[in-house]
Amino acid sequence: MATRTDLDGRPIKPITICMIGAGGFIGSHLCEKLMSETPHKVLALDVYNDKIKHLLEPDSLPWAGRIQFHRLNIKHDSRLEGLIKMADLTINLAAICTPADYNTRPLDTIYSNFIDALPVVKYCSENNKRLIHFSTCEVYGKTIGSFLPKDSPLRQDPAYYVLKEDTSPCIFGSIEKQRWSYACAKQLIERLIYAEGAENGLEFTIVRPFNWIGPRMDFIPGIDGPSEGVPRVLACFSNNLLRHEPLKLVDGGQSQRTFVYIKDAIEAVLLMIENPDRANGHIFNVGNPNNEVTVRQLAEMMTKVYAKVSGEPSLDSPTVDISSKEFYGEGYDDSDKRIPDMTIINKQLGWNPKTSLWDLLESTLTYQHRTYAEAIKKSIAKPTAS
Ligand SMILES: NC(=O)c1ccc[n+]([C@@H]2O[C@H](COP(=O)([O-])OP(=O)(O)OC[C@H]3O[C@@H](n4cnc5c(N)ncnc54)[C@H](O)[C@@H]3O)[C@@H](O)[C@H]2O)c1
Ligand SMILES: O=c1ccn([C@@H]2O[C@H](COP(=O)(O)OP(=O)(O)O[C@H]3OC[C@](O)(CO)[C@H]3O)[C@@H](O)[C@H]2O)c(=O)[nH]1
Repeated sequence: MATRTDLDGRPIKPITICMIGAGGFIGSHLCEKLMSETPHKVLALDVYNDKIKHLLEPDSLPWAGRIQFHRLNIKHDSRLEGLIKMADLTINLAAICTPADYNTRPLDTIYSNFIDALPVVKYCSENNKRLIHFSTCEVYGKTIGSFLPKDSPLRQDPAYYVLKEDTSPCIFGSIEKQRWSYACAKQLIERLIYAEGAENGLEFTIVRPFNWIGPRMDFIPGIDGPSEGVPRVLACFSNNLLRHEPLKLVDGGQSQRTFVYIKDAIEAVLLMIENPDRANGHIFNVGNPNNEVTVRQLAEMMTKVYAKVSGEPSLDSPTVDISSKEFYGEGYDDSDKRIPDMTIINKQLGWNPKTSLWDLLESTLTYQHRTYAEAIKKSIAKPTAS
């Protein structure tokens, strides 16, 4: 492997990374990138490893010896501090991060996103280890513009909706809207990390992902996840398409999101890993402001793309409306619009996303079809036990 250089032309020394939550969607892509393109070592910590099995076995893989899986739950495992001490950098991805859980399992959500992250921050701070912590775009909550009258021309002014790391406020709903349990826990852990940096010199970077999507995201209910489980929108819509069911639009699908391809986003994380002088002390939005759609538009695009990649015609009525109360239960609320400001990540790391929404949906839905279509056919054909 040729010597890698950082953004300032200096050679990059191989490091050891303690990656917590390495077995999840983002972790699996980050491990893949680190193994195939860098000399770094990864201590991969998670309760599951299904999504990184292809990197762990067989022993003959070119990166064998550079990735080591440790099955552990950070809630209660005394090995955690030792593993953080063995590494130069800790990346914390572990979290409950599916909106269906925020209002139905608020305690688990708050514990997972705040309490369980505390020892990670403490061990990094006490042992002078660098930390990259995964937060979320949800810390912005709702836009300022969403509180303006519907016909106000100010709603078109970016000052009222573009989300900036250093100036936008965090606007959540009332306490009974338990949807915000996740955003609030993430906000508090961000504040704690920031304070550790200010008072105790912790070297940290905070990442705020804006709807990263791609292969291996979440699960398909009844195939590789619980039949009653509700994953994030990409997997919900993929599941509907694979089963030839209409896609469910929560409250009419009017909310807006920007989606970024996981492979683009991982490039940004690698720049953070390999350019500590430029990344330390910063909070970065990582998203694609050019890929904005309403959820209804996303459903329409996914329907078209799935018909193309599967060769199967779409339904005459491809979508159906459903209330958020019926879909998510009591206490759900939503972010209206999420456009990331890219100034800081551009200035510090020169990163820009590349992949259009059409292209990323095509590669992702090709993967979904190839991975799940047969299994779904079989599960539908199988008579259910009476
Ligand atoms: N995917 C996105 O677009 C997105 C957007 C905003 C924020 N994030 C944040 O990025 C991080 C990773 O997200 P993801 O999409 O990969 O989610 P994911 O659910 O696929 O991955 C999280 C991983 O953490 C593991 N984990 C959870 N609790 C654990 C514990 N106590 N001990 C050990 N492992 C544990 C899970 O098993 C899972 O493999 C999360 O912190 C999430 O809040 C992701
Ligand atoms: O079948 C469905 C599922 C969802 N929706 C609506 O789609 C919007 C997006 O939903 P989702 O991707 O599940 O999650 P959010 O974007 O709301 O939240 C995530 O953002 C980042 C992260 O922190 C981690 O990924 C997480 O909290 C939403 O409006 C749903 O109501 C639908 O219409 N139909």
